Amino acid sequence: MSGRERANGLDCALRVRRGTFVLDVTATAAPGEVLAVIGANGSGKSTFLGAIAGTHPLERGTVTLGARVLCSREPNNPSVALRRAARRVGFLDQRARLFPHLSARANIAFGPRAQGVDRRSADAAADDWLARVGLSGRGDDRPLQLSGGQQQRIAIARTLAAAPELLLLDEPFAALDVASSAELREIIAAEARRLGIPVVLVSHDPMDLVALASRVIVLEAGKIAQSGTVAEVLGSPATPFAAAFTGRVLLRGVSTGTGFRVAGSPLPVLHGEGELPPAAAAAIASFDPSAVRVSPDPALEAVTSLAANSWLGSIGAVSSGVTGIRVECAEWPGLFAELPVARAFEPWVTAGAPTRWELPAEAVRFSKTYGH
Ligand SMILES: Nc1ncnc2c1ncn2[C@@H]1O[C@H](COP(=O)(O)OP(=O)(O)OP(=O)(O)O)[C@@H](O)[C@H]1O
Repeated sequence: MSGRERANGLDCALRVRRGTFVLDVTATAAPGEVLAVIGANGSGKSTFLGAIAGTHPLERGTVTLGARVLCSREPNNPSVALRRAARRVGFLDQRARLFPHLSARANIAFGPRAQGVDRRSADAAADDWLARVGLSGRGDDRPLQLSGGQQQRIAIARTLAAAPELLLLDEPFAALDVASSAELREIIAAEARRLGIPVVLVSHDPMDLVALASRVIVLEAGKIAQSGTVAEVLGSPATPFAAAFTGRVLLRGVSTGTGFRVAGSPLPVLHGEGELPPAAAAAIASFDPSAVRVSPDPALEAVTSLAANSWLGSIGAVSSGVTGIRVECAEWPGLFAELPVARAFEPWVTAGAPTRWELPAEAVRFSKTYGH
């Protein structure tokens, strides 16, 4: 990395108009911080990224990166709109968009070469990037010889090799399987920290927020409907979208090496799939509450764990959920199931009822915590 000062935060207060749609957003992202942006389809997430990147002109407002003004349109002041290349903003969405006729190495070296770096240095730096994204030795491969996840790693390397001062990510993991998304999350978290650049991440996956981001803004019809730390927004969603978005159960606990444990829960170990850190490190488990099977168990005498991922407990509270009836487990705070609405009328679905809980391991996803 150059010795250039990188401690530059993003600061924007902007208004963008697209037809009758108006985006009105004020947001900041500190150096090394991942700011997540969530919202329903059409709420303005891509427009927000486009305004920062320079594809959508401002109607009003200013976007700065450290001391640099990327664009500004304020009354009584001269307007500024840096060319996209001059903004030094990296952008990545779910398609890798690699040059198909160039090798992986040449794809990564493309930005530095365009910035005037000589071929040998650019290729050497590209080989370093290949190592960083876990693809050492694949530099001569063409994109079509690589899997989707590998292509996306090359795309990350290519974006970061151009030394951006801000990284914009528009659902970069959406087209990838669980394992590849977890690997890419880890690469992005590590690089954002190492480079100390702000990152703005648009995502539809709560796991991205919990694993990567420290703060989140929720957009609704072009306006910020809620903002706060990830814990605040996921813990107390303020809009129907945020509630639906957080419809998955998210548990914070520790890895046991082969499973996951939450202090005070009836299960010594929860089994699942995904990326677990080494034993004793902080981890997250998430699952769809409708995957939890709850059934009446009149034999309940004490809270005991049964077979793997199965325990006896009692119903803590019953309320309306996102997709059905939400049933909380009294012995495991934060854990709830959602039953189909039709089951709400079964007599045992009531607070205090003795029940058997089963959570299929294939429904449980593990992740490390990265940024915080
Ligand atoms: N080409 C266009 N011309 C006019 N209006 C547009 C155009 N593209 C988008 N819009 C408007 O801008 C709004 C915001 O679109 P945007 O793509 O930013 O939303 P989004 O939150 O990124 O949605 P998605 O999750 O579907 O990608 C849309 O609701 C639409 O009304």
